[in-house]
Amino acid sequence: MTVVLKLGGSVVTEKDATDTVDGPALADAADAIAASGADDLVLVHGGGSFGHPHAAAHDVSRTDGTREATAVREIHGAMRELNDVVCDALCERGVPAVPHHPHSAGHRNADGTLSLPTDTVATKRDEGFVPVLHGDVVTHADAGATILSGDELVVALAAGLDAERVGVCSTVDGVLDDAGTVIPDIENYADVERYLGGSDDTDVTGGMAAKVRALLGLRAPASVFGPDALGDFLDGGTPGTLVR
Ligand SMILES: Nc1ncnc2c1ncn2[C@@H]1O[C@H](COP(=O)(O)OP(=O)(O)OP(=O)(O)O)[C@@H](O)[C@H]1O
Ligand SMILES: C=C(C)CCOP(=O)(O)O
Repeated sequence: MTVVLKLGGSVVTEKDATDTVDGPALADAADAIAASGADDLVLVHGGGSFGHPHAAAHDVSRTDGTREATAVREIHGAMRELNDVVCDALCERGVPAVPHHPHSAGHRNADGTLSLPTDTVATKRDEGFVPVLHGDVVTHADAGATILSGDELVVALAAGLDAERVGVCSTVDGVLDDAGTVIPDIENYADVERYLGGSDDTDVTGGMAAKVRALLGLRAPASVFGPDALGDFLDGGTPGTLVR
């Protein structure tokens, strides 16, 4: 049973300090993943203070591209650095984490649709590895290179690997209404659109609104929850908000 799990960049980094890992939060997340003993896990992590400030500095978003190789290398390089730290934290705890870099694996077509073959990811999973992908900068036909969010990756992986369950761990306990209460279920974007905003920090990919919109397109149910609920999710629970 394949589980696709995204660790938000806002969880594993200090999102208001450029290129800074949140060591204790990453350690807690890696502990929870190691303790779960989950098989068939495919991980994704977001950009946090590694991806977003570099993307913003070069005015690159999911739709605005760059043709500057230095910009592409800077954004991708920051994400590789974060990916190394995440894989290290997992491997130190016995989780067989290996990198899978979307910049080299996928691209966008001219209309912005993502093309990301998942057979290599599936083979890594089938051979007992835990592939760790990340938000990245990818080549975009007629636009140079644009940002690919971890949330888009979650959707592509869940569909391509026919995942049974999807989890998105962010810093919030779920999708919140205007009273700050976790909305237990979302089935329709229009029902919750008025509550959804971007991110509190530099974020070129759209915060919670883009997350919910992307997850609603999935066959598998997706849970949005906070770091304290990671163990519960990995044990089969549905903490936070269930998007389906
Ligand atoms: N209705 C809402 N409920 C919960 N969070 C919301 C809502 N509207 C906006 N947000 C914002 O969305 C943020 C979560 O999205 P964000 O993209 O920052 O998280 P992430 O995926 O963990 O990080 P990253 O994009 O770096 O991977 C929250 O921290 C909050 O600031
Ligand atoms: C900004 C970059 C490079 C990645 C964005 O991924 P996200 O944090 O999942 O939206």
